[in-house]
Amino acid sequence: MTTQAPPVHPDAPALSVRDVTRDYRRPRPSLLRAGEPVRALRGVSFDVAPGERFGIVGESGCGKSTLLRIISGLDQPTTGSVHVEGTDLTGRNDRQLRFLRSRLQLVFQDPMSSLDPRMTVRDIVAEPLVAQGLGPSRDRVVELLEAVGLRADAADRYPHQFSGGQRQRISIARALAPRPRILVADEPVSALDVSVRAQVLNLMTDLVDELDLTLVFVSHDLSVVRHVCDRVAVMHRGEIVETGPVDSVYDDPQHPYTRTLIAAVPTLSKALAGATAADLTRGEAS
Ligand SMILES: Nc1ncnc2c1ncn2[C@@H]1O[C@H](COP(=O)(O)OP(=O)(O)OP(=O)(O)O)[C@@H](O)[C@H]1O
Repeated sequence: MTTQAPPVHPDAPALSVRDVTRDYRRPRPSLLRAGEPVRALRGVSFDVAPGERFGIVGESGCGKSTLLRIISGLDQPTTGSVHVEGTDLTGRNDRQLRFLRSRLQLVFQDPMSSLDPRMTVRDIVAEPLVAQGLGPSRDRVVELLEAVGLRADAADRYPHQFSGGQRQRISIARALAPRPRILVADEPVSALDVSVRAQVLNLMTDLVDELDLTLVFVSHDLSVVRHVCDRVAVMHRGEIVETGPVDSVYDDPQHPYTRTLIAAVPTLSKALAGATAADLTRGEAS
């Protein structure tokens, strides 16, 4: 069975988030008292154009994970709407959810916990294809492994037999398997050794360019976002306080919180500047 997607709206933004709020309730402190309400997202709105690389930055607890869960259809907003390529995902049905999964794929922070240790790399990479009823294709798996700088014989091995950087390459291969149009990366290099972060980032951005993908890139580290993205949204306490092209936000921040954030984050730029050209090629699959 193949997935029959609703028509893609050619002029629509790749992703459109409108006035999204998300309320939670903290756990009950006692049997007699209700948990405190928490507003994790407060009227979040932005558009991401097709082919754009859009960064979302903010400190821990600002609502980035909540926003990503909503964008990727794993959670529903309390109010507001999310459109992926013009299709409204709010109050979606199964058909729309299948459409979303075929168009938008996630790369998570920690490849060790997001890859099933009992599955071979072949089965991991083929999983989204099987989930869509497309069946595992040996050639497609090899093509994907090679695209992320791994050898074909990686397919018969298990995640624990790889380094952290290689495991993240496997995650990227899996995300690309169903030929998505939008890649959503949630802190994709934060769990990796500093020495391999640049390689994985460059691999990801090269593939985004080659495959003409839209990238939504979430990080607490502004220097990584500057390296990767065209435009950035700065989140603070559930709100977007500033949005703009990376250079203008970094060189001339308007919001006091953005200024504090820019002053506070450690820089990856030094690591990137110090990396040799060979380090930065995708062939160095460490
Ligand atoms: N399921 C939940 N129940 C109650 N409160 C929640 C829940 N999920 C998130 N929150 C609260 O919502 C706010 C935003 O959390 P969220 O995890 O989205 O932030 P974050 O920026 O992704 O942080 P981190 O980088 O640490 O994951 C926090 O105050 C958090 O405690």
